Amino acid sequence: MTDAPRRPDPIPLTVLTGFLGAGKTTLLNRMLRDPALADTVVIVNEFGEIGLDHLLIEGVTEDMVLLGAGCLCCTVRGDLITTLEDLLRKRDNGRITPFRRVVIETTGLADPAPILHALIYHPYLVMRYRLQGVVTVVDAVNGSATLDDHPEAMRQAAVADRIVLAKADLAGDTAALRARLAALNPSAPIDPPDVPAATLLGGFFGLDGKAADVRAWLGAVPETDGHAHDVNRHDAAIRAFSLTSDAPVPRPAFEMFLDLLRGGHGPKLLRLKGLVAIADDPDRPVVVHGVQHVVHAPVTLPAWPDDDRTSRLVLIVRDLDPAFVVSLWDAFLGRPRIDAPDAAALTNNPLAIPGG
Ligand SMILES: Nc1nc2c(ncn2[C@@H]2O[C@H](COP(=O)(O)OP(=O)(O)OP(=O)(O)O)[C@@H](O)[C@H]2O)c(=O)[nH]1
Repeated sequence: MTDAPRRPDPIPLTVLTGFLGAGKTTLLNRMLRDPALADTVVIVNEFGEIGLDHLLIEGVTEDMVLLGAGCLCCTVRGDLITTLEDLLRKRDNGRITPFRRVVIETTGLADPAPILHALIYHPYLVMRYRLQGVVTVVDAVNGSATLDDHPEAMRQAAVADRIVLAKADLAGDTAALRARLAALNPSAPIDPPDVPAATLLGGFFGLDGKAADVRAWLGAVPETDGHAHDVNRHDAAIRAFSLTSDAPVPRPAFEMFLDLLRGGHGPKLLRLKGLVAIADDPDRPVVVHGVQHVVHAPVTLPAWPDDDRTSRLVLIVRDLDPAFVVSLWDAFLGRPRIDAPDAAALTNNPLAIPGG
């Protein structure tokens, strides 16, 4: 009897986003000089536009070349999915260096959500690549005005796992912008552009075996009581909050909660991340993350990262009342509330769900 061929380990993939001119290419060029990024494929996603970005990445003279540091670089003029599949085929056939990491640099005007959806949804890509996280570059000089004027810049900051504040050397005091970014997305650390590549692209949620990263990835977002907190008035529509549970969560209740949230309010759910104890296997928590109506299949960790066994979900929403989400969570956890329907009432008649 022969052993079934072992499925190769998924290749970590990072999405690098940020508004036009924020400093993405500069950051990437600097990171590519770091030995930690050897054997990285960089995909510059220009969505069919004729762009110049690929010419600006040092050493790139054609669509696909081998860089000095062992990095491959290519420009996507067509379909990102086709490119990712094509890279795998070439890697499997030994036609290119067996790259160990992929970075996708998006165009400055991109809403990163569709890219993340493609990476989360595609049945083959999801087996071979693992979305490690989203890095968003924010320009310290223009960042505030850009957030005011461009909703896509706001979305880029809201979905980030880490934010890089570029051009702080030109900007003077960045405290107000930092506070604004922290209010939009409290769980994303804000790094300077000279942050080590390994920190920036490291295991965001322990899927590379570093389980201790999970708590850092979730970050410190205050638990919500459903009441409004003081946020910048421009950004009031975007809210970050967390839900917790000390008791393990029954699997059907958890799945139904996620289904109702993304089915009824997906477009308002900018980002969801969580570490949750499931009642039928409480020693092995699951990690979930999602963007809008797409929630990545939960990944089971071999153990808890530390002694804290509190289940925790972090949500960043737009135009959705956190109090509604809290009442849904409470209903599925069986926490009685006089002013809200219980789980049975919600699942018997999901169309009747209020909110938003
Ligand atoms: N002083 C300073 N300049 C920077 C910094 N980061 C980027 N720049 C400059 O800002 C300009 C735009 O940087 P890019 O890296 O091309 O920005 P980008 O986000 O890739 O731009 P697009 O691809 O056009 O969206 C360039 O002139 C960079 O040299 C920084 O931290 N400090």
